[in-house]
This record gives sequence, structure tokens and C-alpha cells, in this order.
Amino acid sequence: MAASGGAMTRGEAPSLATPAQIFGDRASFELHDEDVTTLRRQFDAVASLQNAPRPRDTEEDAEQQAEFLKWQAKHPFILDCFEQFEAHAKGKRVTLFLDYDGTLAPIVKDPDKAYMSAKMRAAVRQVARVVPTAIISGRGREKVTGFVGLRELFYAGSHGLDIVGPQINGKQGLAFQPAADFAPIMDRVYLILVAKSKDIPGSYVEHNKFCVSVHFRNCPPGSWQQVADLVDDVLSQHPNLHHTRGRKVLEIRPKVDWDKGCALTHLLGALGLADGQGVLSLYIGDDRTDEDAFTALQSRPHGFGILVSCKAKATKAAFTLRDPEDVRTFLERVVAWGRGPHNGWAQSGGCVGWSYDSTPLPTTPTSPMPARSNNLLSEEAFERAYDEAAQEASDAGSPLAGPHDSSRQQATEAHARDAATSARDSSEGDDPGAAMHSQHQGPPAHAQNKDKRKSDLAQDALHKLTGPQKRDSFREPAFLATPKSLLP
Ligand SMILES: O=P(O)(O)OC[C@H]1O[C@H](O[C@H]2O[C@H](CO)[C@@H](O)[C@H](O)[C@H]2O)[C@H](O)[C@@H](O)[C@@H]1O
Repeated sequence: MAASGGAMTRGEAPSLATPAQIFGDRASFELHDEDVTTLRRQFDAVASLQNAPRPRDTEEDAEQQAEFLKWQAKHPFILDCFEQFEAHAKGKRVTLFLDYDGTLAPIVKDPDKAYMSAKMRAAVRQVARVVPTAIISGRGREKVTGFVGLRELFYAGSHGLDIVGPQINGKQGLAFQPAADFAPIMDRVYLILVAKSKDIPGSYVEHNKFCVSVHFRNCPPGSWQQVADLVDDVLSQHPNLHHTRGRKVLEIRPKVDWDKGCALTHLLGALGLADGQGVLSLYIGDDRTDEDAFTALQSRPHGFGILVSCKAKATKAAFTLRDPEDVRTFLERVVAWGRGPHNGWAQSGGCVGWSYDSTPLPTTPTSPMPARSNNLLSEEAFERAYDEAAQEASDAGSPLAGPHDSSRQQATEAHARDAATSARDSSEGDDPGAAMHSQHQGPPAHAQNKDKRKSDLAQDALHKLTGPQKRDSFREPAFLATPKSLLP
């Protein structure tokens, strides 16, 4: 039988078999297996013709595909060779650093709506329980903290220029702001940019505390140059600032010798892991500023970067993932690995390095969490501890301090108690961020922060009563002693 519809190059017209070619002089039209194969091939050939790119693009496509494969051979897709991670990580204390936009959350048009999924949040929370995990983002720290909504992590905002650890008993655990003096300049530059960009359609200026981002994703290409000129103009008036380029964004930053790589090294120092012996550090990111972190990892004894990209691009990362969904899969695999016998943190007493919640590592994924003693607290004991925490916060001039008007205070306290209860309850489930994100995936960051402040205050009260075992097992980072002069 004359077969047709065989292997075809994309864009090439298929030569179709006629019924006579398929059925020959057979008396019956009953289909034989090979007929079905032939028909299926024909169907595929027609379908591929319909979907085929125009012939002009075919060559470009093939070139891009070849380039991508060549690139991937140099920077393998880590989910295809997870055993390489396992081999590197065996018995080591893994530390994990994550970028936010384009890594944990997909790139979207509106920077204020770059929410991460509940599944991603659960994966990040779980991974932070098996290996110390930090977020290093170009966003303002408070904003990225609001998006991620997890207490177990360290957060570095403004491309690492603003590092703060979790609050411990009402006190800020750690703070490092190497460009603190620039805060007023950045405020001024932000206002100038907002005023001057108002006539550039689609532009958006975002204040990220020690960086100011000028977005042009939603500008027509014809006005991109206007955005670039505006940034140049502002920089020419501020010689102590410079800019970096991200994904359809220009980011104005202080001229200080500090980047995401420095932040990563600094955070490792906090864990007493500066020499890197027996430590494997990973950084996952998608953008140019993440390259500084990939580079920093190259000079450590063990560590590598993972670039999130579905296009070939120059990178210092050793491995690749294509998109945030892949990142989540990778994190879930690290969680499964981390619960096994080869996690170096488990061998050295559990992952309590940066983890606010020092619940011991479960030995199997299904082992139940120990009951929390605070479930047994009387309402009265809770109230007393709450008042003390509120008083302490107020004495310290903390933004956690509630209003002093008594009726408002009662309302706030009632709200905070609810928040504490739901935070406590949800911390026993799969996702403690759920308390903040239970209704939908992304309440505005300022609303989250407000609720979070209340919840923090109530949590502090709870820790007063239930904290001893938590406090004892929380290893305070070495750089709590950061010189005060570096802080605003
Ligand atoms: O270091 P990152 O956490 O990746 O932050 C870098 C910048 O990310 C955000 O902008 C990018 O994501 C937006 C939301 O998907 C998108 O609209 C924008 O075009 C991207 O450039 C963020 O808004 C910036 O402030 C960060 O500096």
C-alpha cells in the first residue's frame, strides 16, 4: 500500500493518500490497523499544516529551537536531573534564596497584582521548614512580605538593601540597611518621577523604599524612549544614584556597593555559614539583577543558581526552570528530599536557622504536628500576656502599639485575638499564610500588613506564654549585632 503522510517538516504541504491508495482493490472497506495508522498520519499532517508557522518564520523558529537546546545543554533543566541536586545536597545544610517576581509569581501587567498562588505559598512554607529560606526581591520589603505572607522566612527588599528578619517577642530580629541614608533622596526622586511621568501613557512609578522602579510594560513602544530619557534626566540631577534594567522596568538605585549577591552572602553570615563548609546554597531567580546572586554563588565552595526562563539568555546560573510552576514543582521536590535522611539540617538538630517556627522536622510527610500548649491557655492568661505585649510595644514606640482610646483599643484587641486564633489555627494546617489569604489570593498589601500587625501583636502575647521552648530553640542570627549606625 502506498503510504503517505509520513515525516514532514513543519510548514511543508502534506501529500495526502487517496482512498484508493489506502484501500487498494480490497472488497470490503473494513479498516485494518495500518489503515488507521495512515489516516491518523494524514490527520496529524493536516493539523500540523493548519498550525504551522508561516514559511518565513519556520527558519527563525528552527534556529531559536536549536539555540535553546544548545543553551539548555549548558544549563540543564533541573527537574530532568534532580538527582544532580540530590548528589550535591547529600548530608549538606541547604540554604535557599528566592526572588519574587517572575520566580514565585508570574509576570503580570499590574505590579500591584503580582500575587503568588496558594499552592506556591504552601510550597514555600513547607520548604522553609526543611531548609532555611529567604526572599531577596527588588520590591520594597514590606510589599514583598505582604505578597508572600509567611512568617517563616527572612526578607530582603530593595534588591537586598533592606534586610529584616522575623519579629521575635515584639522585637525586630535583625536589620541591615546599607543605604539607609538614601531614604529621603529616594522619596524625593519618587515624587519627581511621578510628577514628570504623568504624561507618559501607561508608565507607572513604584516606590520600593531604597529603589524606585519606573515601569514601561504598559507603555506603547513609541514612548519607551521617553521613559528612558526621563530616568536619564533624573539621574543627571542625582550623581549618587544609578539605574539597572529589569523586565520592562528601569530601577533607580543608590550608588552603593551592594546587590542581591551581597545580601545573599550577608544572610549566610547570619547563620554562621560564611565559610560554606558542608553548606549548599541555591538561588532561584529570573532577571538580570539575580545574576549578581548567581555570581556570588560561583565563588562559594558549594552552591549554584537556577535561572527561571523559557528563552536562551546569558546567565551565570548552572541550571534552569521555565516558569513559576516549575519553581513550585522544584520546591515540592526539595521538600520531599528535605524530609528524608540526607538533609544536613536534620542531622544537626533540625532546620531552626532562619525559621521563626521551630517545630521539629516531621520524620515522615504524614506525621501529625505536636499539639500546641497554647490551646490550653485560659482566656485570662491570654489577656494578661496580650496587655503586656501591647505595653512593651507601646513603650518601645513600636508601630505594633495599638490606639490608646479604650473603646478602640478593645475593638483592636478583640480583632487581634481573632487574628491570633486564626494564625494559630492555620499554623497547624498546611498554610499559615491562609489566615491572611483565606478569602482570595491577593488582598492589597497594605490591608495584609495592617492585619499582620494586629496578628503580630497577638502572636507576641501568645509567645510570652508559650514561647520558652520556641525562644530556646530559635538560634538568633549572629548579625543581630549590626552596628546601629547603619540603621536609620
Ligand atoms: O527582584 P524581583 O522580586 O523579581 O523584583 C523585580 C521587579 O519586579 C516587579 O516588576 C516586574 O513584575 C511586575 C509584575 O509581574 C511586572 O508588571 C513588571 O513589568 C516586572 O518588571 C516589581 O514591580 C518591581 O518593582 C521589581 O523591582
